[in-house]
Amino acid sequence: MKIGIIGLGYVGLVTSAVLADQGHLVVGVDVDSKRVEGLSCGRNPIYEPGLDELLAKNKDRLQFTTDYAKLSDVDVAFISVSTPTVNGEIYLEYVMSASKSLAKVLRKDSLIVMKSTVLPGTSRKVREITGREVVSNPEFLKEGSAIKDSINPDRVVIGSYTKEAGDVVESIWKFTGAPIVRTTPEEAEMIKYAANSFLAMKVSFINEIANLCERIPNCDVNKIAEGIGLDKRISPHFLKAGLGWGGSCFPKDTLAISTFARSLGTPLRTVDASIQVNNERPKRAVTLLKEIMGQLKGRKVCVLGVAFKADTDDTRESVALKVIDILKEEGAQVVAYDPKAKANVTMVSMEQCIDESEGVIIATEWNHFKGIEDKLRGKYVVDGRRLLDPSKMDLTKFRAIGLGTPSIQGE
Ligand SMILES: NC(=O)c1ccc[n+]([C@@H]2O[C@H](COP(=O)([O-])OP(=O)(O)OC[C@H]3O[C@@H](n4cnc5c(N)ncnc54)[C@H](O)[C@@H]3O)[C@@H](O)[C@H]2O)c1
Ligand SMILES: O=c1ccn([C@@H]2O[C@H](COP(=O)(O)OP(=O)(O)O[C@H]3O[C@H](CO)[C@@H](O)[C@H](O)[C@H]3O)[C@@H](O)[C@H]2O)c(=O)[nH]1
Repeated sequence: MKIGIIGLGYVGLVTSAVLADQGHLVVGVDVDSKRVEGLSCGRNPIYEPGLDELLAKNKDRLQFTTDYAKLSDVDVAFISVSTPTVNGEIYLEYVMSASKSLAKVLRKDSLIVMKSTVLPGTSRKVREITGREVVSNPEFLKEGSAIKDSINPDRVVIGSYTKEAGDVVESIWKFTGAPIVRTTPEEAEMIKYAANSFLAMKVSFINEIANLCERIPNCDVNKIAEGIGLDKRISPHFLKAGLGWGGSCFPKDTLAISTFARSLGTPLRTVDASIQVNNERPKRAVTLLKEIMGQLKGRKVCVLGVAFKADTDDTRESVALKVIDILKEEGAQVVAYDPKAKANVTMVSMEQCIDESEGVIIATEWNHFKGIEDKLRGKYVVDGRRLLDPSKMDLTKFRAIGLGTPSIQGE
C-alpha cells in the first residue's frame, strides 16, 4: 500500500518506520521544514530505542516532505499531528489544518485514519471537512518502548462508519497478531481517553497510598503494590509509586476529557481527583528534602533525571522540571543530570551533580540511578522513584517516596 503519515513526531515517525518495515511505501509530511530536511538526510530528531536503525533499514521505502501534494496517490493517510490542551481544552487547530490540506490533495477514494488522540466526535468533523471516509485508530504506544508497542500492541482499536473502511485499517495492522476491537469512531476515541485516564488514576491511587505509608512505621508502598498487584483483577502494572505522571499524554488527555465531560454535565470526579493528587507530587519531593535538610536557601541541590520518564529525551510536562522550579522558588541552587534530556538549568555529569551538591533528588526512573548508594554517601537524598536500596542508606539523611520510617529494632 502507499501510505501517507501527517505529523512526524513520536507517533508519526514510529508509525512511518514500522509500516515501511512491513513493506509499505510511506510518504511522511510535516510542516516543520527543519525536521523534514534532517529526516531526508538520515537525521532522526527524537530519541526512541531502535528507531534510528528501523528508519535506516527502510530508507528506500520512506520519503519525507513538507509538500502535501506528494500525497495525491496514497491509499491511506494517517493523521498523527499534536493535539495539545490549551487552557484546559483540547486544541484541534493542527488536526483541522492537516485535514484541510488533505482535502485538497487526496484522491476521493483515499482513506483518512485518525491516529492523533482526539475527543469523541472529532473524526466525524474531519469526515465532513474532507469529504473522505475517516477511521479512528487511536495509538497506545509508550515513549521509550514505542517501536515494541507499535509492533506488538495489547490490542488494535478500529472505529469506522463503514465496514469496508475498517477492513482496510485492519489489514494494515493484521501483522501484529493483536486482538482487534471494532467500534464506532466515537467509541474508539473514547477508549483512548478512558485508557489514559484509568492508567493515570492507577498511578495517582498508589501515590496516595504512598503518602499514607510514609506515616506508618515499617510500611513500604512497594510491598503494598506487590501484594495488591498479584490480584489479577488489579494487575501489577502502573502501580509504581513516585513523583507522579508527566509526559505529552496523561496530563493533557486527563485535562481534555475532564473539561469535555464537565461541558456535557457529567464531571469525571475520579479523573479530577487523580489530576489533583498528581499536581501535589512535585512539592512532595521538596517537602521530604526539607524534612531532612532544613531550609534550602543558598544551598546546592542536584536533580537526577529531567526527562518525564526513563528511556526518552522528552521533557514535556516532566515532573522533574516542576521539582526544579519549586527548588528554585525555595532559593536553592539547582544542578541536574540526565542521560538523554536537556533542561533550562545547569546540566553536568552525574558525578559532578552529586559531588558538588548537599542534597540530591532522584526525579526520573532511569536505570542509571540504580546502585549509586555509595556515590551518595554523606548527601541528603530523596528517592522520588524508589531506585535505591534503603538498607544501604544513612536513614537520618534519606527519604523515599512511600517508605515509612523503620521502627527501632525490638520496639
Ligand atoms: N507521544 C506519545 O507517546 C503518544 C502516544 C499515543 C498517542 N499520542 C497522540 O498522537 C498525537 C501526536 O503525538 P506526538 O507525541 O507524536 O506529537 P509531536 O508533537 O511529537 O509531533 C507532532 C508533529 O506534527 C507536526 N504538525 C503539526 N501540525 C501539522 C500539520 N498541519 N501538518 C503536518 N504536520 C504537522 C509537528 O510539526 C510535529 O512534528 C497526539 O494526538 C498525541 O496525543 C502520542
Ligand atoms: O507505575 C507507574 C507508571 C508510570 N508512571 C509515570 O507515568 C508517566 C507516563 O508513563 P508511561 O505511560 O509509561 O508513558 P507515556 O509515553 O506517556 O505513555 C502513556 O501515554 C501514551 C500517549 O497517550 C499512551 O499511548 C500510552 O499507552 C500511555 O502509557 C511517566 O511520567 C511515568 O513516570 C509512574 O509514575 N508509575
